[in-house]
Amino acid sequence: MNSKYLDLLAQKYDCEEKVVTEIINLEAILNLPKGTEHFVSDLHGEYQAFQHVLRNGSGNVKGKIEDLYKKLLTEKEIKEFATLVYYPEEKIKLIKNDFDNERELHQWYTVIIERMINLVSYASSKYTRSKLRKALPDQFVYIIEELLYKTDEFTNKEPYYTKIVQQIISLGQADKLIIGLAYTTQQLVVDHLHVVGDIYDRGPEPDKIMDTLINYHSVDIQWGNHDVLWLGAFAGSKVCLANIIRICARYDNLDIIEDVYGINLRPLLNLAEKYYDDNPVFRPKRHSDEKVSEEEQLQITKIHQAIAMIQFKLESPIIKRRPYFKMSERLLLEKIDYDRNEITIHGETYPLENTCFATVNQEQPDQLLEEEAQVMDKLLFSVQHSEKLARHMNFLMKKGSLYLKYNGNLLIHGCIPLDEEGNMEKMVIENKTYAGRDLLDTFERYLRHAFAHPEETDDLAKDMVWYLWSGEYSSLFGKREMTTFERYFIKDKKTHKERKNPYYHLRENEETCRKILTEFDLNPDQGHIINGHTPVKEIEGENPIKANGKMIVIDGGFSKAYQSTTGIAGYTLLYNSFGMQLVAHTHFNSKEDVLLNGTDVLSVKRLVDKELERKKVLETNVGEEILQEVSILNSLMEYRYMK
Ligand SMILES: O=P(O)(O)OC[C@H]1O[C@](O)(COP(=O)(O)O)[C@@H](O)[C@@H]1O
Ligand SMILES: [Mn+2]
Repeated sequence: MNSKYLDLLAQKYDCEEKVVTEIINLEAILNLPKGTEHFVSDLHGEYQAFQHVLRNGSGNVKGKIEDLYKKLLTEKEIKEFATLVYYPEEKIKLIKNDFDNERELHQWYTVIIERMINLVSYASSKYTRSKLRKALPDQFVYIIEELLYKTDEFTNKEPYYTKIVQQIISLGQADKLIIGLAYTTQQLVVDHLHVVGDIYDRGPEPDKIMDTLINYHSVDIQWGNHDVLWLGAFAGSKVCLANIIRICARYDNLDIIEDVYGINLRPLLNLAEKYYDDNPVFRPKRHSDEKVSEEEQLQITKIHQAIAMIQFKLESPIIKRRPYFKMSERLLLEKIDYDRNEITIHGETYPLENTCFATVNQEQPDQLLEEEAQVMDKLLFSVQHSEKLARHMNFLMKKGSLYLKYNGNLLIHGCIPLDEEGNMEKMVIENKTYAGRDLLDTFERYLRHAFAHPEETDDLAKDMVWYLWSGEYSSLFGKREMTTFERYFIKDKKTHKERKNPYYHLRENEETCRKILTEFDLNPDQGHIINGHTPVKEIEGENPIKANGKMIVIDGGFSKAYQSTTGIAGYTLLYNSFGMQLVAHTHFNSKEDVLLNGTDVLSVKRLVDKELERKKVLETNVGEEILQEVSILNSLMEYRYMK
């Protein structure tokens, strides 16, 4: 090991004892049980439902409460206690309303603080004290530690503990302590969170999800196609930008663009008012509980058309300048017979309906009007100068990747593009051929390049981000073509179908999954592929566990818009030292419902894999890092202290 590095390290470990302590500490951690990983995907802006899953740790919180109190408390009391841990602030308020006098309230505090302390103690039993300390509420660390480590509770210290609790209550600190302990519990039951893609689009509050993730103790993200669309927009791709605005208009979420991210939509609205009118297929999908005035709906309908037409125009030059994207079938504006109002796609002619081609020049259909070009320039400027969006996008880049190898598993949002025979599909980019892992690494390089160069709008990297959204061999899209145009303007549903990559039927097959794991240098006997992106249609009997347990599909089904097709809200996955558990969620009503009725959205757990022996940190990614650290510290011992 280079002596320069060791000299630097010696500044931190400036005496023998410090090195020894750290080595002992790290070696001890290696022998602790592996921390719990929590996998979620396809959050799609559904902040409330996501919050609930985070707060209950996909059932882990209740599981711990049941372990401790199943024999001592009624089912109703367990539910109440669990709700208190999920939503402490609100639940305390509700409970307080039930008490007639101070004495009753104090009694309740005493009981609950003890239960909370027990719960934290139990939930932290597989962690070091130092890790627990980091999870404790700052202002109560000392007090909680006193309560947690009461070693001789049956002898002379008992009055001391009772006194501490009574003092907390009489000094009016009980609420704060309970709230702090509740969040500590939430943090302890999940050691690390994986978000397997699609935070953005369709739902109303992706920004709040991002803020939650930014503040979360340990998280990684595998980008979804929708996330990449937002990254692309921020990085300077106008076609990605048109897409995110179109989707926001479609789902009546333009306030995300305008109010949350502070992007001025006025120029787009002016253009929309000038060229467009009402149009049934561009009416926004309404959130069931919200009232939108007729006037506002009409405005959104116009914006929706304006931005959709800009999007279609912007696609065309990219398709032309990148022949190896093989998307010429998507040059739809050129395939329209404007006089007959028909289009010919894949050799078949269809009538067009609900068209809105007022800005289309038939001679050069992909040409933006001067006004449209200006609107896009202004929008892009505004997007790239939104501080909040910058914060969110930077975080998405920092914590994100196209795929992740973690503890022997492969995490990926969409797919590994395959041909019908199950071979890695090849794609040629600038005369070089890529496939499998190499293709994904190449995609990721382009995306990172695109993000690093926000001043470029039309270079290959930027076009590649759009390809990731909608290209045939994109590992995020995984379908032959995106039929957005057809769904707006053609009635015949057969044109709406998006044919999936063979991956989606081949992934049922164990051999295919083993091959993919091997392609990524993972052990096919031990590893799993953890996949998001496609809702599991439980209604039609689809099983989320495929290929003899090698493939686990965990579309969280958070997106309300898709719940009727799945019959269930979706799945999340837990992987602790005992193995993997798939958790099925029924749909989430509201926080209020949980608070008042204790309704929890969880149901059956299916065992995916049961470890024969409890898995230790030593056998994990973190363990590998620790081993490396130990080896470096051993070198330091030898170099500095001759031991
Ligand atoms: O239901 P919508 O909003 O029209 O979106 C449909 C589009 O969304 C996609 O399914 C992509 O979104 P997902 O990643 O959530 O599947 C496209 O394939 C499809 O064209
Ligand atoms: Mn997706």
